[in-house]
Amino acid sequence: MVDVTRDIVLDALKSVRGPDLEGNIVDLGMVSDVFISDGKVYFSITVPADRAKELDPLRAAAERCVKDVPGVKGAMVALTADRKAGDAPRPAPPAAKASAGPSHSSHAHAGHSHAGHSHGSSAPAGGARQPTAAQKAGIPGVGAIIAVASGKGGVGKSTTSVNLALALQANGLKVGILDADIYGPSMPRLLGISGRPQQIDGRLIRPMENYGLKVMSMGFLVDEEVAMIWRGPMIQSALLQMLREVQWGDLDVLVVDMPPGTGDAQLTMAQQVPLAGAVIVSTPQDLALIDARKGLAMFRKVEVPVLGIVENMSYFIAPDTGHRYDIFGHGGAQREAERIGVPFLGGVPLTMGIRETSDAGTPVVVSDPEGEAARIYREVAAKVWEQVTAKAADTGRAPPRIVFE
Ligand SMILES: Nc1ncnc2c1ncn2[C@@H]1O[C@H](COP(=O)(O)OP(=O)(O)OP(=O)(O)O)[C@@H](O)[C@H]1O
Repeated sequence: MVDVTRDIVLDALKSVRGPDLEGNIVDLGMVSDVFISDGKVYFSITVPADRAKELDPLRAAAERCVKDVPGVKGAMVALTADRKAGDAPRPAPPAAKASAGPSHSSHAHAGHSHAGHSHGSSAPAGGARQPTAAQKAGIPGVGAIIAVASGKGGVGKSTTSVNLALALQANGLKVGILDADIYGPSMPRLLGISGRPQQIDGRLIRPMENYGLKVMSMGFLVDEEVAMIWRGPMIQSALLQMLREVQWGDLDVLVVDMPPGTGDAQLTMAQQVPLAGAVIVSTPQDLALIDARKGLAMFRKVEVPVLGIVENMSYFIAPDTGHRYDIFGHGGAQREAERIGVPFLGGVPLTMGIRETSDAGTPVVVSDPEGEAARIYREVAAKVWEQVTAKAADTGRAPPRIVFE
């Protein structure tokens, strides 16, 4: 097997003509740094913002060209607008960009060829509205996509995502989970999955599977050190690829474990994917609640319905006596939810069981399905699904097929 190097990739890319068929994209300085990990090649191509949409074939040509290089197992190419190769990451906070809509010039990613249908990032300039969920390209076979988000890290978002996914499944739905936390993927550990997903027909990726859940995570594809140096457009491209180039099959619901915060990944999801809604995870502490509000505001700005708030580590259950202690000022999230008018989806206690089963790759909903924690997660899941069904009815989209007894 030939070892692929940056020089080999750049040499191959010299055969790709620039826009208007002048020169080649390498000599024109349009190609970013090239990252190679395990035979997969990642880079972006800088194009004028106003031509991003029109130049998608250039992106596709570059991707094909690299895929044909011997030893290359895959290529992921993103278009970046208005930036020179090798520039520092964009300084502007992505959260601020949400209000400007997807059309501002310095941020016009053309997305991915399979993102198709070119909604969102390529919207016309001049205050264009966000596409509504119904207008955005869905994922074939996937009924509803739910984002699980938090304003800050460490509040138990991933623990909540995985148990929520398993609880939705326990309630009778077909469920997948996408770990979009590119900088700190946790699904491989939480679900005890290792190894790499296989490609089918050289194009679609077959998701990994455990406990009946279809699972995709950046952690299966890319070393963490590589992901750490990715810039916005590459993250977006990777996310879109994980959504659209994975053979999810028939799913009632895809749960997306978002990275913490209100950055690029959230915006991509919200802008390009028809999210049925977002679940916000918060702890009772005031600070986390303030951050949760930021998350709420972001989803509202991009017109993604907020399905509700889950209060995690809501109270403590003593392992010896089973007594409950409201040591964290329990109830903060519920009050906050009521105040801002979003549904309260439930409180999950802080228990050793939840922590230990997460660490062991056997989430509590599957390892102790009769236990109190599993019951609480199933209740949360039922409320989430109620909201999804209600929101779908509100927006006139086809209601999900399955109804709880
Ligand atoms: N209800 C709970 N009871 C006990 N431990 C919990 C609970 N929820 C989460 N934890 C533990 O808290 C830690 C952080 O949880 P988790 O990784 O899910 O948070 P996160 O918000 O996704 O964090 P990050 O932002 O780092 O991805 C983990 O060790 C997890 O096992």
